[in-house]
Amino acid sequence: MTKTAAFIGGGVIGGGWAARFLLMGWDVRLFDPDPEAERKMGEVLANARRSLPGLSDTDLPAEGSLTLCETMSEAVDGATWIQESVPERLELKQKVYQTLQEHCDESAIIGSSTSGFKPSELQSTASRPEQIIVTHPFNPVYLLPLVEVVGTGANDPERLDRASEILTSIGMYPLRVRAEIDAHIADRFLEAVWREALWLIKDGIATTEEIDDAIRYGFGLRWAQMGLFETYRVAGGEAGMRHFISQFGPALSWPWTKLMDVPELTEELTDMIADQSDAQSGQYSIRELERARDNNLVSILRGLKAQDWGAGKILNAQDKRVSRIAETLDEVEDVSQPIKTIERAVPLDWTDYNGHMNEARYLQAFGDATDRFMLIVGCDAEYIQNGGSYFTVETHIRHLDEVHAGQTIRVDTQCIVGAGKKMHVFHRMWQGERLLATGEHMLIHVSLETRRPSEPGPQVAGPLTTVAKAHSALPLPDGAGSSVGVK
Ligand SMILES: NC(=O)C1=CN([C@@H]2O[C@H](COP(=O)(O)OP(=O)(O)OC[C@H]3O[C@@H](n4cnc5c(N)ncnc54)[C@H](O)[C@@H]3O)[C@@H](O)[C@H]2O)C=CC1
Ligand SMILES: C[N+](C)(C)CC(=O)CC(=O)[O-]
Repeated sequence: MTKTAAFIGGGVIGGGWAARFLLMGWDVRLFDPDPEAERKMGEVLANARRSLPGLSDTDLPAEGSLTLCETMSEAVDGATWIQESVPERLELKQKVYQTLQEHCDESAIIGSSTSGFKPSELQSTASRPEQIIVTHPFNPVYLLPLVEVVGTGANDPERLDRASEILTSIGMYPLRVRAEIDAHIADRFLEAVWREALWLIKDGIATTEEIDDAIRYGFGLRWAQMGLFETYRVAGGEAGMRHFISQFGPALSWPWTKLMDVPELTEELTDMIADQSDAQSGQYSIRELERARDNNLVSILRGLKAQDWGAGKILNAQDKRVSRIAETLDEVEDVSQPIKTIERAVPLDWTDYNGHMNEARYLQAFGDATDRFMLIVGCDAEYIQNGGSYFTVETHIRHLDEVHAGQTIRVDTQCIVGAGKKMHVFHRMWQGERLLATGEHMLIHVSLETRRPSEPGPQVAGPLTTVAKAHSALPLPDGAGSSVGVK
């Protein structure tokens, strides 16, 4: 069943939310009185389309529909999820809830993107306070999984649970904040860092660029994967956290920090910061910076996925939830036909200076397809743990057409030989009906103990023979057995 979400305010954050819901298969309605709203939404969506689908190692649901609405009532009518992302002004947000609650379903969840207001402040003038919660995301919403979920005693816990379930289903990580406070958890932290950075600039100690370098070349990289406390635990050496606190704790009361005071944001200070920022990054447009940021985030997140760590673990769990590719022979719809072993979007980090998928990634995709084929015939993690596996001994790839970041590729796999130690497979890679590449691979079953060829166990030999027999009725694929040469 198609689900509908409404977005009130489609700026930096509302646009990012709308893009994420849309790419996760929801029908999206957007209300924003800005005459430029459609253009801005289109640009955010273009960025999201090139970066988000490729984060997943499996195909996402079909994209939902996007409707730009003339009125708030049209947007929220029948919506299950309503996300408010209007500017950070309490009276404006309260007025928006009053209007939208006249038109929305009582069961709908109304989430606010507010960075700083407490949910009780948002609820205080509402006709149904129990509907309103804080769902505070991070920019870019279509890539970063964190969303802080904050409620009050007025909210039924069931509504907060439902909100968390919906956010999880669109690949986010709902962090339930135990009690409402101004600026929730993450922004309390970010504001402290920001205040200290403003002092460093005002006092002429560092420029905007030097501050950014201090973060991105050092501790920012650590934070992205271990946060603060796990990082400091490691920094305490073998004696861990207790040692870290006793060694570095006293420094907190040394006169290092100005965290309690805020420098006055005078014209002069604002000009100084804006000028330094122009000198640092003025050669790029905001959209160029967004694309650089997205490229970097995708690379970092995919690195974390490979380690199944931090945000990468969240993404892997999401892939498992949404994957529609068979894992066992029983799940294969029709064994008499080549078996679908990959369906995914091309990630940003698979493309190269020619603006298309790099040749090495064709092998990666075919390698992933072979791994999935092995899983389907029973060569799973447990089988490998017990010492049996396959090694690839020969590969022939034909690159027939190009494909770009964000486009969906599909690989189907035909088993040419599956007998004894031999597994000879032929992969075809498609984009829709367009054949992009073929990969022919010979694999030999091995004992991981001796590292020598060995006969597969019955739990693999049985399913492999079934597939090989079923596929023996298929014609030999065009290009199979060919070698590199002039036509
Ligand atoms: N920009 C950021 O880094 C983050 C912002 N937030 C929060 O998200 C909310 C929105 O912030 P941004 O997207 O940055 O602001 P923005 O200025 O980019 O977007 C706000 C949008 O709301 C629209 N708008 C104004 N009045 C409206 C109304 N009555 N009905 C519908 N739309 C209306 C504006 O036309 C504009 O497009 C704020 O509460 C902010 O605290 C949360 C996380 C990060
Ligand atoms: C600057 N900000 C307070 C609006 C930032 C956030 O709320 C979260 C983010 O994306 O950094």
